[in-house]
Amino acid sequence: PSSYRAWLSYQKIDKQKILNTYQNLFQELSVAGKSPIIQSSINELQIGLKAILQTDLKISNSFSKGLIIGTAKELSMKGIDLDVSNLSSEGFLLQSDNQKLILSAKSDLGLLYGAFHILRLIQTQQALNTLDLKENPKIQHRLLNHWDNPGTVPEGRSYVERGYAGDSIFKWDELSKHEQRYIDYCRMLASTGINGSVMNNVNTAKKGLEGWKLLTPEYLPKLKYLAGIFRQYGIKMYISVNFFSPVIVGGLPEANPNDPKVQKWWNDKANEIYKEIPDFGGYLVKADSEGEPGPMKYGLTHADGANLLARSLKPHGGIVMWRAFVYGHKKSNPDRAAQPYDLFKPIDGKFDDNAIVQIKNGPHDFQVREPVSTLFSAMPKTNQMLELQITQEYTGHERHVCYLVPQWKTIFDFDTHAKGKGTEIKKILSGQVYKYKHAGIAGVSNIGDDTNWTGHLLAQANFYGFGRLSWNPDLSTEEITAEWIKQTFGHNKKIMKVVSKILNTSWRTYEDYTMPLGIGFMSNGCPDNDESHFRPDPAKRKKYHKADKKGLGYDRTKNSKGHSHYAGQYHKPVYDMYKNVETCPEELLLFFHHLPYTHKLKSGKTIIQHIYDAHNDGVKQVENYYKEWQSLNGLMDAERFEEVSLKLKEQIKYAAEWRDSINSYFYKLSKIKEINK
Ligand SMILES: CO[C@H]1[C@H](O)[C@@H](O)[C@H](O)O[C@@H]1C(=O)O
Repeated sequence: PSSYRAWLSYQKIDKQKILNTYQNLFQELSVAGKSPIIQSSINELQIGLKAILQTDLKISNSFSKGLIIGTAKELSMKGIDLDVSNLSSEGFLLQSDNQKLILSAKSDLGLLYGAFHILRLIQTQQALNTLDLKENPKIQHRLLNHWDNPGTVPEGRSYVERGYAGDSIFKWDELSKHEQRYIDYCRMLASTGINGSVMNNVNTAKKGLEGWKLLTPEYLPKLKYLAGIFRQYGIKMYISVNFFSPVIVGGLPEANPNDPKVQKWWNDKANEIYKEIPDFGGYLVKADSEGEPGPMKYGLTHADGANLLARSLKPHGGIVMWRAFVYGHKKSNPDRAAQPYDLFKPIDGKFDDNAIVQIKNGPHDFQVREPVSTLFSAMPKTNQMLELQITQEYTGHERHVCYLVPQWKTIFDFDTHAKGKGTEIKKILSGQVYKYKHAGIAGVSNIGDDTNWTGHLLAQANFYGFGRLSWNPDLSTEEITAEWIKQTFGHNKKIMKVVSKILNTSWRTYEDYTMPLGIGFMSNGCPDNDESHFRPDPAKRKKYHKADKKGLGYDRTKNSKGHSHYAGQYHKPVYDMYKNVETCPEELLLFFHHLPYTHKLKSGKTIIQHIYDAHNDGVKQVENYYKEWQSLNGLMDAERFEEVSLKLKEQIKYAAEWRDSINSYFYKLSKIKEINK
């Protein structure tokens, strides 16, 4: 079904004029060089062009017309000399005139990315006869992180933590049966530029989880099998490991990084893996966090822990990604938001050069709106990676439409002022600011074994958008949205208008009827199951929003003991901006300040009235989404139309529940009545 093919559905172009120009150009294909990745590129072009243009690409050897593909080295042997000096190892170039289109690169992988780019240009119906472009990915490591649990727990399922699109696609006991799905998975990743994937959940052992087993001999052949497919699409395989693996897998009495036997165990393990998977990427680790063990047990730091693993991977070219999602060390500060900085800043420069600290975008936990974590501008001597959440744990579980590309743009564009004005997160991640050996971006995957991959069809746009931004964080939301719609639904103007409006406003809408003004956590927590973080439960979240009879919000502006000094962790201009109520952006006001309900916002409304209005208007927006979606009936296949229609209908109900719960909660506390418009 088309929902499965997602943005790779390669729909036929029905405008004859456009079709003609493309058909002329794609009569034949000359390819220099041979490799599995080149083969994947040709396969993709053949599938795509056949479907879109209804022509078969004839393989030729002319190297003078039609589509011409090869690395610069190979093409120069065919007499085609190209300047590839500005290309990075994964970049590509496209040059064309009316007779030919040349795709070249320094590596085969660059050719694959270029092949997907050609298909994207055709699907968005751009002119191809005057191309002269060079593209390099701006970020080095571009990874998907799966929170998928290998094994069959609980209840015989290989479930995905915070996954809302079915169970894991990785069926470890019958991998080869699902080969086509893994190939399609790789195509989706490579088509947007993703070059790595962490196969399993960072929680590896709690409550019966079996992710730790990926390091046992039982799993090595399975990993090897999947790595063989990944390799054809330039995707490196990584796994999450448990810091206590020497004990739970290896049977040693301890996992102390200073014990030579422990180091030897990790070294041997790396040798064992690389013998089977020579291009294995490395490890991701959650340590001393939410029950996953770590080096603090031995009085050692996170750097000591990370370096133990980094040393074992180093001879093989592997990396370790060490998460900074660590909290609960209340001694430093009772405010959770402030804790990671206190723990990690002092060990800046202590990490080996093949270790990367992986930091969630905000100091809390993937809330609908958070300021950017202070750690990004605090560790100039430590490789860094940004972790985003594609799966909608706190943003509606793939049951609400909530397009996150606009949120991610605010993160990339955030100016830390770490080295003066213009030190945006995207520059730090692309290695332009500090001399990082490694830097990157990871997105917690939103895919599962549902036919449409992402549960909500429109959540495919989050998957797509993440990949595109990881390749180039300068792309605009509008560009990405338009690309996705055209490739997914075709070029119908009405579809274009309605879907882009829904997508581009949906984050703000969700924020309005759930947690506006940066208030954060308002959702239900325990019990920890598929439903948690989905519904409102403001009374249980007092320690975050601090609402009482008079006001609400968390004061994080005091740079003195006994208070949260979180805001003081930013560089001065940023600190000053957040510290003052007048200059603090209103969408983060209650994250940084505790204010009375009657405090006036720039609009002239009081905070309490703003909360009421935002919730009411947010629900109305969803009602509009539903109405507008109805106008698309008949313009796409019934399957996809109905699927989204149903989801939007349910969203109205859930949004109304949020509105009623939050508005009545604050009314009961404040006793201030809503003014009806
Ligand atoms: C994988 O565990 C997740 C957990 O499900 C999520 O609710 C929490 O907020 O974040 C954790 C983390 O990021 O480690």
